[in-house]
Amino acid sequence: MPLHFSACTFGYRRRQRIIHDFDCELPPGRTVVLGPNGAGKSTMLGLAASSLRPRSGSVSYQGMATTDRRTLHAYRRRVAWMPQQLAAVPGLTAREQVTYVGWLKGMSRADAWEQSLRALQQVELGERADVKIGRLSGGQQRRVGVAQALVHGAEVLLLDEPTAGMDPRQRTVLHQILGSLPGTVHVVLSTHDTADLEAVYDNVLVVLDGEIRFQGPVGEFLSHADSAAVPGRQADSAYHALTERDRAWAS
Ligand SMILES: Nc1ncnc2c1ncn2[C@@H]1O[C@H](COP(=O)(O)OP(=O)(O)OP(=O)(O)O)[C@@H](O)[C@H]1O
Repeated sequence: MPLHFSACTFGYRRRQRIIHDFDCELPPGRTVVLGPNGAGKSTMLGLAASSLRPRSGSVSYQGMATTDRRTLHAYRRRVAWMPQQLAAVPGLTAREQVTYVGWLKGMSRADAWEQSLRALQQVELGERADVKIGRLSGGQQRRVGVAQALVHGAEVLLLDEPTAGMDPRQRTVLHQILGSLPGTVHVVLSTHDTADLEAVYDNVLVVLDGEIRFQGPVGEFLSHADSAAVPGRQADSAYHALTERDRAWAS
C-alpha cells in the first residue's frame, strides 16, 4: 500500500492552514515534489515523517497512520527522513552519526556500524567517515544526511532538498543512488532543481500554497510545457505553467 495523504490539513498555529486538504497516494518509485519557496513541501515531508501531526485527515503507510500510537514505532522504522537541516549530535564523526541513526531505527550496533560505512561510501564520503561533522563542508553534511536516510534500508525515503549545496558531480551520484534503489522503495524528494527530471523520477507532485496543483507521471507533467519550449527546458516550462498561470490571471 502506498504512502497516503487523506484529506490532510495542517498549520503551525491555530487557524493557520499551511497544508489544505492534501489527498494523494504516492506510489513506489521516485516522486519529485516541486513548488515555490513556502509552498509547503517541507511541511508535507515533516507530516510524512510523523514529525508533524495533521490537524485533520491522516498520513499513512501500509495502513499505519502517523497518528496511531500503537503503530508509530513500526511506521518510523520503515520511513527515513532527511530534513533540510542535518540534526547532528555535537562532536560525533560522520560514521558515528550515521551509526547512531541506524541504531535509532532498530539496527543492532554492529550492523549499524557496518552499514554506516557502506552508506557513507555510497555518497562518496567513505574517506571522510572519521571526520567530525562540524569539520565537513555544507555540501558534505548534506551527503551525511543522505547516508543517514540510506543506512537502514527504509521502505520510504523522504529527502528534503538533498541536492541544495551539492556540486554537480554529487548531484549525479545522488541520482545514481536513487536509480539503484529497488523499485519497491518509495522515494519522495523535494527540490527546486528540474534538470534531469525525466531521467531521474517517475512521478511529479507540484505543491502551491499548501495545495496539490499537479500529481502524475513525469510524461503527463511534461505535457503541460509550452510547445515552443526548447529541448531540455520542458520541465521548467511545465513547472511555470502549473504554478504561475492562475497567479497571472489573478493579477
Ligand atoms: N516551524 C514553523 N513555524 C511556523 N511557520 C512555519 C514553520 N515552518 C514553516 N513555516 C511556514 O509554513 C509555510 C510552508 O513552509 P515550508 O518550509 O513547508 O515550505 P517549502 O515549500 O518547503 O519552502 P522552501 O522551498 O523555501 O523550502 C511557510 O509560510 C513557512 O513560513
